[in-house]
Amino acid sequence: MVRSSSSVTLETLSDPRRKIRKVIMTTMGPAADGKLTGLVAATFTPLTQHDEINLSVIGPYVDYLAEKQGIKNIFVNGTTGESMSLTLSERKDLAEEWCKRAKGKMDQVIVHVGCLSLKDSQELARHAARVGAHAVAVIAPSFFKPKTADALRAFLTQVASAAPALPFYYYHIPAITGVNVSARDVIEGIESLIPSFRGVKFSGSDLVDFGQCVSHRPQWSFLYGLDEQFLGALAMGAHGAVGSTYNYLGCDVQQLMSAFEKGDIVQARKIQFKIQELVTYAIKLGFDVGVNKQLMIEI
Ligand SMILES: CC(=O)N[C@@H]([C@@H](O)[C@H](O)[C@H](O)CO)[C@@H](O)CC(=O)C(=O)O
Repeated sequence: MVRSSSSVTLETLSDPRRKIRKVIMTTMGPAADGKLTGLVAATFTPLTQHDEINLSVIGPYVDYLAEKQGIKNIFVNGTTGESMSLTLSERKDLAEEWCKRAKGKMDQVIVHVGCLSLKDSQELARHAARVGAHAVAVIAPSFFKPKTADALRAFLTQVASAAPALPFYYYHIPAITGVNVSARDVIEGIESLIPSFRGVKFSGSDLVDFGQCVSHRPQWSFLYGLDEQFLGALAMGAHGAVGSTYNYLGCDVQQLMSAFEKGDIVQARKIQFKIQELVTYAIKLGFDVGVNKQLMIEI
C-alpha cells in the first residue's frame, strides 16, 4: 500500500534485472568520530491494507536491512517514507518505532522532520530528540519557497534550534521542492547559525554543486541521493549515499563502493550500470513509491 497520490503497482519484473547478486560486505563503516558515512537506506513506510501505518513490520524490516542488506544506517520519514502524505502523529509514531527497533542494530537513525509549517517541523525535531534519533534532516519548504540561500538558511536554523543537541542535515532535493538554490550556497556560513550542522543529503543531479560542497567542507558528510549515478558522486568525494534502492540493493552497492575504493572502476561501473538498467526499467513503468515498494518485494 502507498499513501502518496499515485499508486501504480508492478506485477512482475523481467528476469535480468532480478539477477543482481547479494553479498554482504561492509565498506565505509562507521567513522570513529560519529561522522555519517556509507550506505543509508531511505525506508519505506509500511501501511496496512486499510491504509494505516503498520508499526508491526518495522522490527523485522530493521532485521532484514541489517542482516540481508548489510545496512547500518536508516533515513526515516523521507521521500521514500512518504512523509509529506502522513500526519504529524503518524510521523511521530513511525519515528519512535524506528528508533526503538533500530537500537543496537543500526549505527544511526536519521529522522526527516521537514514540513511546510515551521512549527510542525520544530515539533517533529523536538520529538525526534526525545525518542532517541541520532540526527534530523530537513527539506526546503516547497509551497511558499525560499527564494534565496539566506531565506532557506533561516528556515533550517529555526528548525535546528528545536533540537540543538542533534546533528543536523540539510536535505537537498530541488527536482521535488522546486527550490533551486545551490546546496553550496546554502551551506555557506551555516555553522555559525547551526552549530550542530553536519552535512547534506544531496538528492540533486548537479555534480558540480555536489563537488563544491565536498571540497568546501570535507569534514562534513555529503551523502548522495540519486542512486543511479552514485558512482559519479563517489568520484566527487561522496562520503556515502542515502537512497530508496538500498532497501533491496544494499549489498550490491556495498560491492560498488568496495570496488571503487580498490580502484576497480570497471567492476564499480558494471554494478552501477545494472542499477541504472533497473531504474530505467522502473521509470518506464511509472516509477513511484508504489512501484518502488513492489521492486523491494520482487527482487
Ligand atoms: C526522488 C526520490 O525518491 N529519490 C530517492 C532515490 O533513492 C531514488 O528513489 C533513486 O535514485 C531512484 O531514482 C532518494 O533520494 C530519496 C530519499 O532518500 C528519501 O527517501 O528521502
